Amino acid sequence: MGRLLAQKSGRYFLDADALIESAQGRAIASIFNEEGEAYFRELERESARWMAECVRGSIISTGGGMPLVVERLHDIGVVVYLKLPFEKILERISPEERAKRPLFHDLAEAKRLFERREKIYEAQAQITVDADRPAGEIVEKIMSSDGTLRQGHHASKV
Ligand SMILES: Nc1ncnc2c1ncn2[C@@H]1O[C@H](COP(=O)(O)OP(=O)(O)OP(=O)(O)O)[C@@H](O)[C@H]1O
Ligand SMILES: O=C(O)C1=C[C@@H](O)[C@@H](O)[C@H](O)C1
Repeated sequence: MGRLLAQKSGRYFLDADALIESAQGRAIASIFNEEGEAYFRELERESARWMAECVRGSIISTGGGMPLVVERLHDIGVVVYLKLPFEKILERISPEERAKRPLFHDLAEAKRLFERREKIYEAQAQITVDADRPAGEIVEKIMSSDGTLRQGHHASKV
């Protein structure tokens, strides 16, 4: 969704998980296995500080835990919550994809985690979009909720 929104709004797209992986030279699953979750969360906080200071005019997708570990996500930019019930999320993720997500191995535990997080996602977001609809519609909703996205911002400093 972030990539599509970036294309439609003429911006660059950044994936916070991919930033951490490239800085570390290893996959998130390896960071969790080799260093533990607390270490990964510190890397997330560090990447958030960098993004707040240095990234402008871009679309960023955060990891699912970032809204919990970064107190004011809005310091980075406008926060969009793509809202979907747990069961629908599950339908969209293949077993191979789940295997890459350390906190998605145990389904019951993942559901509990999701239920605890939902309130925080709502509280951190400036825009909440029902994501149970086609991708094009989601992007339209986001763009009509944030007028600045229509302007196009490659390499902009605002
Ligand atoms: N609006 C949609 N309708 C149907 N399927 C969708 C929609 N949006 C995404 N999907 C599908 O859901 C799956 C997961 O999507 P995606 O990888 O974009 O999730 P994500 O939020 O980026 O996950 P993460 O940030 O945790 O990696 C993909 O197979 C994708 O094609
Ligand atoms: O929801 C989470 O806590 C996570 C989501 C992924 O995007 C990764 O950031 C990592 O697997 C942790």
